[in-house]
Parts: sequence; structure tokens; C-alpha cells
Amino acid sequence: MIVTVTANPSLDRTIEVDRLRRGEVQRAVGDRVDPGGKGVNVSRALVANGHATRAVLISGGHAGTELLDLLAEAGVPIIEVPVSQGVRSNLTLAEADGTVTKLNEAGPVLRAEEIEELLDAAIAAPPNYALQTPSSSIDRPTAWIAGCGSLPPGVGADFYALLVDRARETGAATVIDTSGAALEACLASRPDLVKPNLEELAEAAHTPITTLGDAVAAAEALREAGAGAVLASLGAEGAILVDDAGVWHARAPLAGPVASTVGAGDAALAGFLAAGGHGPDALAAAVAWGTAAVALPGSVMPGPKDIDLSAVQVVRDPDADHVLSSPEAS
Ligand SMILES: O=P(O)(O)OC[C@@]1(O)O[C@H](CO)[C@@H](O)[C@@H]1O
Repeated sequence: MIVTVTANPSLDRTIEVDRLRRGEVQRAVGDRVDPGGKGVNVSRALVANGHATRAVLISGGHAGTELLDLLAEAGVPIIEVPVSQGVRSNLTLAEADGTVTKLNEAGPVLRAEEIEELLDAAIAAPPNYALQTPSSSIDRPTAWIAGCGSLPPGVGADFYALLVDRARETGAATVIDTSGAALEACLASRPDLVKPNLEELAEAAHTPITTLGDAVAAAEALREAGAGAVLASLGAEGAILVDDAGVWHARAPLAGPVASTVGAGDAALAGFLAAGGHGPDALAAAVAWGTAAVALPGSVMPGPKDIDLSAVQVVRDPDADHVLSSPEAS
């Protein structure tokens, strides 16, 4: 069972234009609405591939109602924590050449009691972690709590640190996918895994990253600060996994043109957890799921027919001098 926790979910609106011309009135050539927020996307990807999950999220306002309706349509089991202000809407402007401009709202201001209810809901679902995960087998956990995404106003940067501390009491393993102060603050609580993208990794390690060696060194710095393992998504360059057992790099060729990079990192995390959340096979799954997501519009999550594990190449101790290309958008 993989429980995702999204403190700042969103209704993701995607507007497609041939080419964005700032300051002009333009007609969209396409549009779509997806349920959004990083943890929500991880749960959507898991459901699309037949894995057990629950999405714990806040809900409120018209956007929140629409978000819950879309999740029900997609068959995503949810635990909602009603809040007084409305869930945000995030806007993606997608141009024909693959350029993506993303405008994310800050999100609703949460009250102290709403934050507490969200933490309680995360820990309460499901109630039988201890049965699923003997405390000594954290290397191969069967239950994960995944805290994903930005934190809305009113939520302290220590939210994920609190989540990790409380999750530990349940026997579940923890993964945190966030950025900035929230990522740095969670490390002291020693999450089992963190999943930054390239920019988030560089920011958290306070170092520029231009080569694979730089990325591995930054991941090691996050491990020294408390993370058990680091799964870093590197956009077109695939992903690296750095843990107690070693360093691996995996990548896969794109199957077709880039439709949308939004949510690709979330699909990658879902693939990693679905494949056991540990080791090079899980890394290969992460890259297969993430690569499949890039070929799909908006933040559509890939299903089994989209995912090609055989196209992924995994290398142990990759070439540290390899210069990385484009950063990931998410
Ligand atoms: O503002 P955050 O929480 O960092 O990111 C939110 C978001 O951009 O992440 C998902 C893609 O990863 C989208 O569904 C959503 O709009």
C-alpha cells in the first residue's frame, strides 16, 4: 500500500497554443483539465497500473469539488481533509514546439487544526502498517507514505519532517518529493528516500550541477544530511539512484515527440515505489514510467501499454564526467 499525501493539490488546466505571444489575445487549439498535485499524480499513476494506493489530500471550494470528481472518475481512492479555503488551479501553457510554461498558484491558507487533521489522516490510512511491515525490514517495506509537492501558505517548512517522524511510528517507509526549505527541513527526520529533480537537488545541496558526478555528489550530501536514499530525476537524462548499496544511472530513449513533461517526475516516483522502492530494478521502472509520461498530454499518467521497461538502460557507477543536458520541468 502506498499512501500519498498532498498538502497542496490542484486542478491542472492545460491550454494548448501554436506559439505563445505575450500581451496578445490568442485562441487555444486545445485544452484539458486533469486532477493535479504531485502526490495525487503518484496515486493516479499507481491506480493506472493496478497498484494499491490512497491519496490523502485537502479539499475545498469549487476547484476542490471538481478535483474530487475527477479522482472518483479515475478510480483513485482518496481520504479528503476538508479545509475552509479553496484548492488552487494551476495553469499550463503548452506550445506546439514542446515549450511548457507553468503557472502555479500558492494555494489556500491552511489553519493549524487543518494541518493537524491532514497529518492524522496520513498516518491513519491504512491502519495496518505495522502488520504489513516488520520494523526490521525497512529495506524492503511494503507500506510507504509519500509526502509530495509544495506546501500551501500557513504550513510550516517542517511539515514533512513531522510527517516522517509520525510515519516512523507506524512502520511505514517514507519518501518526500518537495523542494526548497521543506526539502531541507525534512532531512533531519531521516526519510527513507527523497526524490528531487535536478534543480531541486542543486538547490538543496547548495551546489551547481553540470555533470553526473556533480549530481551524485549532491545526492551524497543529502544522504549525509539525513536522507536514506536519493532518487533524482534528470529530465531527458533519466534518473540516478544513490543509496547504501551504490550509485546507478538509468535512461531510456523517448518513444515519440514530447507531449508534456508535467507530472513525469511523479510518474517516475510511482514506478519506483511500485517496483519495490529499492535498488536498480526500481530505478529502471522509475525511468520507464517517467519516459512514458512525457509522451502523454497534460499530466496524463501512463498505463501498462505506455510503459516499456525493455528500453531502459541501467549503469552502475556511471561516468562522473558526463555532462548533463536539459533540466526537468514538472
Ligand atoms: O506547486 P507544486 O506543488 O510544486 O507542484 C504542483 C504541480 O505543478 O506538480 C504536478 C506535476 O508534478 C502538477 O500536477 C501540479 O500542478
